[in-house]
Amino acid sequence: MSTVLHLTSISLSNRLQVDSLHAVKGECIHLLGPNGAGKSSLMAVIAGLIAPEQGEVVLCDKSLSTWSLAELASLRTMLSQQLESNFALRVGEYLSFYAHSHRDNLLVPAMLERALEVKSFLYKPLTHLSGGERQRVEICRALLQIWPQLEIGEGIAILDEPLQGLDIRHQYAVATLIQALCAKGNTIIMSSHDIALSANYSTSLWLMNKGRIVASGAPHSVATQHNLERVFECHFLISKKKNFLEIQVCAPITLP
Ligand SMILES: Nc1ncnc2c1ncn2[C@@H]1O[C@H](COP(=O)(O)OP(=O)(O)OP(=O)(O)O)[C@@H](O)[C@H]1O
Repeated sequence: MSTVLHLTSISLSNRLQVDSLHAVKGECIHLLGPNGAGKSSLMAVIAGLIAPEQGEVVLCDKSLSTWSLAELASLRTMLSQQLESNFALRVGEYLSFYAHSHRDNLLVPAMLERALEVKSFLYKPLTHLSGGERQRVEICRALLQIWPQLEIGEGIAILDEPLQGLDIRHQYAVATLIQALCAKGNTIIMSSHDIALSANYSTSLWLMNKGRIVASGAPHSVATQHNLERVFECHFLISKKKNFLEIQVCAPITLP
């Protein structure tokens, strides 16, 4: 398996301190950690949106600082946490800026439509969508940007809380879509606050706290009671049923 991403000695003042981290081709990485742990900061550094004060990010054997924006935009995509937008653009028009086919019936590839179900609102203005519908459009937009690469299994997607605001069926549909894209050879890093879903729909977990990676590797070795209790400061009950990890918070949280 080839390494597509390698981080060494990354530091960003008061936000990140990552000694060494790598992702291999086809890996489906879920990034976990409490609020403020540094997940968005790490993803912004990996995507090349923030330059670290120290250290180096190497993407496909080339230092990220030497990639042109155009090269980067065709290989890797980034979904940031949703920002308010008042553009009354139709969904179809918005997606067509990123799509590689401009015919309405081919705008959204079937694999994306099965999970995201955005076709029914292609003619609606973005401002008329619910929060979850808007999030599905944003995931679609991010994946369309590099769709030719994703189709041949050479894409890299960095998705900051893609499941945020989605109903339960769409959460699992998107997690399944991401798994399927990784099975084709694409490399995807996504952050999540659903520990149980992430433990079962990833090939690797990166667990962060206070700007550092606390544990990384196979989900069963990272999502342990010891690691989760240390990082999230609540009690967990973890059991394994067949190949499924069941993770629950098992005691009420006491407020100080
Ligand atoms: N633009 C910024 N400038 C300076 N500090 C920032 C900036 N954005 C975030 N931070 C700080 O960096 C730390 C990490 O924030 P980050 O957004 O990466 O956390 P996160 O793990 O993504 O959190 P959440 O789960 O709440 O989304 C926090 O202490 C935050 O206050």
